[in-house]
Amino acid sequence: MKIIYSERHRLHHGEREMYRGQLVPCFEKPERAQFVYDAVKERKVGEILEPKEFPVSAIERVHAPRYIRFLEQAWDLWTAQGYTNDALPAVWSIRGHRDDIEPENFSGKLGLYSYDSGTPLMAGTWAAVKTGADIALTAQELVTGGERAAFALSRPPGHHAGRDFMGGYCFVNNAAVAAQGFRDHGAERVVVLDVDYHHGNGTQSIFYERSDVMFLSIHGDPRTEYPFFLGHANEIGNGEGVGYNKNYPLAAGSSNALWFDALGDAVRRINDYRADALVISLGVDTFADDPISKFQLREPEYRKLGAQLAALKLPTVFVLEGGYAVAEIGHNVAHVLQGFEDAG
Ligand SMILES: NCCCNCCCCCC(O)(O)C(F)(F)F
Ligand SMILES: [Zn+2]
Repeated sequence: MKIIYSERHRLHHGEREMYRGQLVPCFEKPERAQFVYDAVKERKVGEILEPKEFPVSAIERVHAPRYIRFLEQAWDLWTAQGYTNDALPAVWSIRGHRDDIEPENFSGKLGLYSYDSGTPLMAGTWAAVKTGADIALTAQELVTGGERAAFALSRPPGHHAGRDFMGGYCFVNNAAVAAQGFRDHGAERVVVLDVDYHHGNGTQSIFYERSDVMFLSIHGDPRTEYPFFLGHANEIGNGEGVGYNKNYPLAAGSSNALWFDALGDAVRRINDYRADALVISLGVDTFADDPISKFQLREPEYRKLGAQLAALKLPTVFVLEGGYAVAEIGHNVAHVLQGFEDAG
């Protein structure tokens, strides 16, 4: 399958994130994409292409223009006050506060458009993020054009980013941008299946009221696992979207058997939905040796995942999300993609 990649991801290299009351080095770092690139190249998974450039309006199909304007201008606003370090939020709008008025104060803006202090914004963040969305749209365009599948090797990740907020290392929701791209280019029904260890709260919230994009996610139970505040099994969609959202929260430490029971149910629902296209939020922090996550998947499971996704026989875009066992992340991603290709 074709792989879309750009060195411009390196423009985003946050220094530190707030973790258990201390500023620690960022887990989401450029080496992650480098290791994935090296592994898919070494294993000859497919041709590696640069992304095409798309208008920012393609991002605004799923993100609020006022949020995107903020992302574009944030670094200049921050440095205009004399700061040179990464920007991290420290005050947020929450229950009972208003969010219809954007504060003039930068810290207020940053808090309005974020939900955690793990997502540093720096000089090259917007450029890297825009390229990440271009990578996802290039993959979608290739698949719409007839490729069976494509892999968007993008960073930073996206599935925690909602219509108008960043968080969980995410700024623009690459998977949601790709899903909407499919919808805007002939697909009537699109599925986003999120197999990252963490619930795709951003993706869920973007499509929650819609029946044309079905969202399913297998993840660590939010009662104990990040992002904590969304991802429960009783979240089934709203309005038009009722029945088109499906969460499979699994207890930290769950067995691979449980994980694949959930995948089996998700596959059944996807088949019943008669989708025209499939977007996979491919996080490999489900890896047994991942430093911040608690599932047990290893190579055999990743190959099996790829094969089961291939059996859906849908035009498919894989979008890179999480995975923090940096040395193994590339191999784990390659195992999914090769499992998919070998089952073709
Ligand atoms: N005590 C809990 C700290 C958790 N820190 C944030 C974890 C973010 C996970 C990000 C991800 O892996 O879901 C993504 F795919 F977006 F990269
Ligand atoms: Zn994750």
